[in-house]
Amino acid sequence: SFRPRRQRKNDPQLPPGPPALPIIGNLHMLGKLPHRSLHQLAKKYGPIMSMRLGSVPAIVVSSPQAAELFLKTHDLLFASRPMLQASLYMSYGNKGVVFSEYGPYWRSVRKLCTLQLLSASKIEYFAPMRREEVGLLVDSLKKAAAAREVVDISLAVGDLIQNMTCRMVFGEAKNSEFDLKPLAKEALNLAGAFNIADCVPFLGAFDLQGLTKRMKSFSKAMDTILEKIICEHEREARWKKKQQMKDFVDVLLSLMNQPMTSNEEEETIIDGYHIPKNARIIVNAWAIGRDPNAWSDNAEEFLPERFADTSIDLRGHDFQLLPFGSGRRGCPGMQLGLTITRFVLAQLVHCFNWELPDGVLPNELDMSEIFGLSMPRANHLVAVPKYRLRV
Ligand code: HEM
Repeated sequence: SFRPRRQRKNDPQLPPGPPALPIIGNLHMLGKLPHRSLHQLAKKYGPIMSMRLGSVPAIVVSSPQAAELFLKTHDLLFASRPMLQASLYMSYGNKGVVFSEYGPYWRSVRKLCTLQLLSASKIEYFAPMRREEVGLLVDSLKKAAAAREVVDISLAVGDLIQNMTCRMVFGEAKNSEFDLKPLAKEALNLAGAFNIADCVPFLGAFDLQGLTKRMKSFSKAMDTILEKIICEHEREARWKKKQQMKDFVDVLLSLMNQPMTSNEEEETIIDGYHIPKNARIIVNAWAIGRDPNAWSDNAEEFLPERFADTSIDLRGHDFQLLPFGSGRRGCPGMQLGLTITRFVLAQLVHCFNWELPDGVLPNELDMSEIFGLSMPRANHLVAVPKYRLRV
């Protein structure tokens, strides 16, 4: 029979969710800060909520228990990534570890990253470089402290991370021939932008937001720079052959001649709900970090010691605290990220006392965020350092 199968009374239903409009589905409900809007909606419809983003079915996960079901119990079914325009245009057609779909290609790139680039020994290898870069920042902050200057901490730490990253990846913080800073910023903006073409594909051809044009020109500029970096490394490698491998590009070039291999998601039932094939799973870590059952009703308070005396840690085993995600697609750079974050933060608070400028009180500090890949502060953090070690 060509008739579609009728839904029977006892068939699992979609999770509850807000009614969707034709064509746009629930897109109009996301607003400028989707993590907040989805959090509000989840309070009404529950921790496993179904929506439609344009023509794409989406499941929004908003509690630690629900996150565990998707990221651990059924991790394998949801280990893929959606085909987004950003990954198509900016990552050589969905290549690389971040954007590629789950399968043999992703497995081999991921293995390469964890074993060759982000291993404990590689992290250790770059320790002197990190000390040098943080030392430079501390020196410049000491000067600012002596002159009682207000420091833009967001900018200073952003520059520091960028310098460290460039030195790890291609061996130098700056190159006279190109400037990666504006390109890195554009990449973050584009990858974090909400692209309507990913939800309503037929609109893609019109490029209503101008994102496709920007992605293509980003990709072209980046490709030219990468080509330069690779050529320089190949040239140097020829006469420095016996030297130990240094940066990420050296390591990757040395692996070039090794063979690289290039899951079907299935319909499934989770917590009694029918989860459609190819549904986009949105784990709303922001909402999970405000779940009153796990965080009590003071979730909005800054309490760094909140989980200090518990067994809860941030590595992805405890689903109330998920800064690095969890499961197969969890962050492979976690150890490096933690090493850098702890080192930089420790140095900033060990060497300096910090005061807010112009008599601003801590509880008046503007903590608003903008939506994007890493949800940065809307306004930079500025403060006045006072050197505290010389007494
Ligand atoms: C404090 C710093 C960091 C935080 C909070 C962080 C957080 C995250 C999160 C939440 C994910 C997504 C996990 C998921 O989809 O379930 C992720 C993925 C990823 N992160 Fe990080 N990360 C950090 C640092 C790093 C560093 C330093 C690197 C590498 C140099 C890195 C490389 C990656 C990669 C390659 C992925 C994609 C993995 C995949 O799809 O298989 N991250 N990260």
